[in-house]
Amino acid sequence: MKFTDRLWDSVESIWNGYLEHPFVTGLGDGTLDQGKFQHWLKQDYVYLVEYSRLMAIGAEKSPDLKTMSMFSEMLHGTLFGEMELHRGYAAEFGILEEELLLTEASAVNTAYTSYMLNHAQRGDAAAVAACLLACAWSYNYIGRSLSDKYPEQENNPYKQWVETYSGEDFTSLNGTAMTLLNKLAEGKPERELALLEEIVVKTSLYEYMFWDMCENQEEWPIKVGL
Ligand SMILES: Cc1ncc(CN)c(N)n1
Repeated sequence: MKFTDRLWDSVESIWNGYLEHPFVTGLGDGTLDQGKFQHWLKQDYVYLVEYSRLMAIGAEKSPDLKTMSMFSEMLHGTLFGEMELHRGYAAEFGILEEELLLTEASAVNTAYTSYMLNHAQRGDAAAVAACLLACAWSYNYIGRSLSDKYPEQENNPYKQWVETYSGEDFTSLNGTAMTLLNKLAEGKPERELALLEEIVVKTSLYEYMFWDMCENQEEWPIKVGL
C-alpha cells in the first residue's frame, strides 16, 4: 500500500466537503460572483509565492539529485505554469501583476503558509513534501471532479480555471508531488509517518478554510491600514 493510499483515507471526507462548497460549485457552473473570484485571485497569488518557497526549501533539503529535480520541477511548474493562469485572469480584469503582489495576505492565508513554512524549516525533505501535497492533489481532484460534473464549459467565465487544474500539466505536477512523498516516506517509522499524515490532514483543513475565506471575502477582523 502506498503512503498516499493511507492519506486518502484520512482526507477523503474533508475533500468531498470542498466539492460541495459554494465557491467551488460556483467555479464549476460559472455562477461564482466575480468579486469573490478576484479575492481568490489576489490572495492565491501571494499564497503561491510562499508555496514556491517551500519547493526551494525542499530542493535544499533533498537527499539526492533526483529528489532535488522533482522539487525544482514543481517549483518551475508553479512559477511559470500555474501562476500564468492568475496573470491571465488578472490581465482580463485590468489588474497589474504589481497589484497582485501588493495583496496583504488574509489571516487564514497567513496562518496556512506560516504553518507549512514552519514544518518545512523544522523537518526533513519528507516533511516539505507532506506540506506540498494537499495543495497540489486537492486542486487536481477538484479540477477533475468539476470537469466531469460540468462537461459543458463553453460559457463558463472560469473555464480556464477548470481546464488548468484538471489538465495534463497540473495532473503531472500533482503526480510528481505524490511520487515525491511516497518515495520520501519509504522506510520511515510509524511515529514519523503519523506526523506526515497530520501535516496532510491539517493542510487539507486549511484548504477548506481558504475556500471559506474567499467565499466570504475575508481579510483580517479589523482594518488597521498597514
Ligand atoms: C490555496 C491553494 N491551494 C492549492 C492550490 C493549487 N496549487 C492553490 N493555487 N491555492
